[in-house]
Amino acid sequence: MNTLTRLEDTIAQRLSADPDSSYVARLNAAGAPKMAQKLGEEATETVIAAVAGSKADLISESADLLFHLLVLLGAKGVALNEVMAELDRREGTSGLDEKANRSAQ
Ligand SMILES: N=c1c2ncn([C@@H]3O[C@H](COP(=O)(O)OP(=O)(O)OP(=O)(O)O)[C@@H](O)[C@H]3O)c2ncn1[C@@H]1O[C@H](COP(=O)(O)O)[C@@H](O)[C@H]1O
Repeated sequence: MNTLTRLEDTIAQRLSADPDSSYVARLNAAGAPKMAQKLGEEATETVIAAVAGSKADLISESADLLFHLLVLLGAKGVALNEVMAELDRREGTSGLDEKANRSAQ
């Protein structure tokens, strides 16, 4: 089991925990809009770290970003496997080719 899969399992267990003892449960109690807001904040902090921060900053903010994405996916009932399957489906198709086909339709 890799790190993201283990974290996904932990988040699934913590979603229904006591919000006084679990950050994941607290986010779940606040609802999907709050989770989405946190994800947006972490994305912005990742961007800032990439442009103006150190490598350590970028790693730390990227971890926050992935964690908050997994929390939102878990709360919305989307399994990490489903996202991986979408990436697998795209494997081998150049982003440039996909974009060109899209605008031709
Ligand atoms: N990986 C993480 C993780 N990464 C970041 N965070 C928390 O995410 C929060 C948000 O970070 P911010 O920088 O925005 O902090 P903040 O300003 O205090 O946030 P807000 O007050 O705005 O919510 C912080 O409290 C971090 O501790 C995490 N909290 C939990 N996990 C994992 O989730 C598991 C379950 O956690 P609990 O649900 O708390 O038991 C843990 O064992 C970890 O494996």
